[in-house]
Order: sequence, then C-alpha cells, then structure tokens
Amino acid sequence: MSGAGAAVARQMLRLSNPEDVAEQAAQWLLAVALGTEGPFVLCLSGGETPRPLYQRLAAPPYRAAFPWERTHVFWGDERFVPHDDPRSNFRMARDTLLSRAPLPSQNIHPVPSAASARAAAIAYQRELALFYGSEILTRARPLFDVTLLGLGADGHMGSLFPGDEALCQREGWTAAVVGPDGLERVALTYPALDNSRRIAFLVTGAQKSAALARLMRGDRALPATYLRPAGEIRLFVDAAAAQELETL
Ligand SMILES: O=C1O[C@H](COP(=O)(O)O)[C@@H](O)[C@H](O)[C@H]1O
Repeated sequence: MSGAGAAVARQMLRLSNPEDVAEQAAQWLLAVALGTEGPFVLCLSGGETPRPLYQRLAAPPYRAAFPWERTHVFWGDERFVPHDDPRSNFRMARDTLLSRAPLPSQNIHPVPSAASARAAAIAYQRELALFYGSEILTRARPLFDVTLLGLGADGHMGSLFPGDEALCQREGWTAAVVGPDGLERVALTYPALDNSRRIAFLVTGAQKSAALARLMRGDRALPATYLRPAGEIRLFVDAAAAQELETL
C-alpha cells in the first residue's frame, strides 16, 4: 500500500442524479482547464460512470469553451483488449468524446496495444515518461493536472483491486493486473496516480453506495483510501450512491 501519510483534503459534492454529476464535473473540469497555464493534462477513467460527462464535454457549451488544442489525455487504466473491443476504456472515451471534440490526435495517449498486458504496461510507462520529460516523478511538477477515477462496487478504483500486489508498487508507474473476473488490465499505480494535482471521483448509482461509505469511513481494504495526490480529492456523488452515508 501507499504510505498512510498526512490527511488529504476531500471535498464531496452531493448531487441528485448522474446527469447533475456530469454537469457539475464538466463545469469544474472546464474551470480547472481554463485556469491551467500551458498543457492541460487529463487522465481519464473508464467504465460506464463517466460516459455522460464525456458526452457533455463534446457538446455545447463545453465543446467550444474547452481548451482542446492544449489538452492531453491519458487513461488511469485499461482493459487488455483491442481498442475496438466494447470493453475498451479507450473506445468508450473515443466514442463519447474524442471523436467529437477537436482534440489534436497527437494529444491522445491511449495505453498502447502490445503482445501482453505486461508489455503494454511497460510501453505505457515509457509513453508517460516521454511526455513528462523524465523517468523520475516530482510532486512539485505533477504528471496530471486532473485524474478522473471511478469506484467499483467491489471497492476497486481504476484497475487497482483490493488486495492486489500492484497496490504495493512504490516505483513503477504502471502494472499489469488481473481483475477478479480474470480479465487482464493495465493499471496506473499509486506513484503515478498520486502525481496528480487533483483527483476527482465520479460515483453514481445505488450499487456504489456501500463502497462509497467504506471509502468515507477510511476502510483500509479500499485502494482509494490510500491516495495522496499533490492537491485535493473531489467526489461528485449522486443521491443513490450517497444513501449509505447517512448511517455513518
Ligand atoms: O473496470 C473499471 O471499473 C471502474 C468503475 O467502472 P464503472 O463502470 O462502475 O464506472 C472504472 O473506473 C475503471 O476505469 C474501469 O476499468
């Protein structure tokens, strides 16, 4: 696990439904992107939860207002499947956002295709280091301006699952992991995720309420409990996901 370290500022926005979550997250992302000088480096989450956010960013008013030409996108994790596979996190972002927004193609940095998940993880770390300009991360100059993350009902975030040995990785920025469903994946590890200026979780739906309550209780089995980014952690949460918080 990452170090327990000093407490990190967590701010939760409780919203009515997934559409409100997407709208508030889009407004916040736009404000952060416009307030960032030079390249705006965004690490995307996969799965289903961010779909409405990505669709919103690719539509008015965000499409015209967002500084796409200086935005670079990476992924916090990827399933080890071809980019065209319906399970691909790249494909979800491409279909909802990247094919619709005027983002220069050289600013899109998917987890590379490779012969194995391990080779993909190594190639992805190389791509990240090339972009960052160093193989050594410094918190004074974070790799990502914003990292988006989701929370699985089983408590995973990105492709870091409770109990996985990748949680103990202190040096490498990426890892090849196998999820509980047997699917191989490429995950960013704590060294990379923590090298974010800000982390934002999008958490919607009743099926996430137990995991969210565990996170807010500081459950030590949850990978998200150990995140220590350079700045804040923001949680955009809908009412269904928040329902178990009342019992805390
Ligand atoms: O497998 C994954 O799961 C999480 C959560 O996905 P969701 O569909 O419940 O939103 C996601 O954040 C991650 O990127 C993805 O690979």
